[in-house]
Amino acid sequence: MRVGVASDHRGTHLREKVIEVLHARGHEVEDAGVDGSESVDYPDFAAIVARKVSSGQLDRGVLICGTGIGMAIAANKFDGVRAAPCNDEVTAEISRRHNDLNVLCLSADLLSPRVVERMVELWLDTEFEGGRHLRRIEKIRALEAEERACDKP
Ligand SMILES: O=C(CO)[C@H](O)[C@H](O)[C@H](O)COP(=O)(O)O
Repeated sequence: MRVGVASDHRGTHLREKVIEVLHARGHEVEDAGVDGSESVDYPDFAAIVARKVSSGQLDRGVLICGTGIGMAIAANKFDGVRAAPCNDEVTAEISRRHNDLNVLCLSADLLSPRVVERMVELWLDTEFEGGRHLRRIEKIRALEAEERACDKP
């Protein structure tokens, strides 16, 4: 898969770990930064990855900030992006099975690299179950389309 990865200043170290895990599993990684520890604004980095997931240039994204929350809020502004902060192996797995999560958001402040490694592996390997969950995702897509239509003059 083509996976985009980005973080703010709080997530630089964990992003390196995530990239290592992705490479080890043979995925193509597009690293959108940020490098270093100078304070930056997470929406700028969420947008780089989420825009490409939305357009299909990337299959998935991983975004890292202090909590994962800000990255998820920003990424979900893009059509077709389903982003959420996951905090453990269970949420990482269910986010795939039930929500077809295409952008995994992680907390650099709260998660250890060891747990993140396992979470990323589960999130990569777990298939979407479809069925009733697909019906719900289609409703989310319909909401996006309705909102787009409302925006038009
Ligand atoms: O968006 C966040 C909170 O949901 C992230 O944790 C950010 O990384 C955090 O807000 C950045 O805060 P800082 O004090 O500017 O480092």
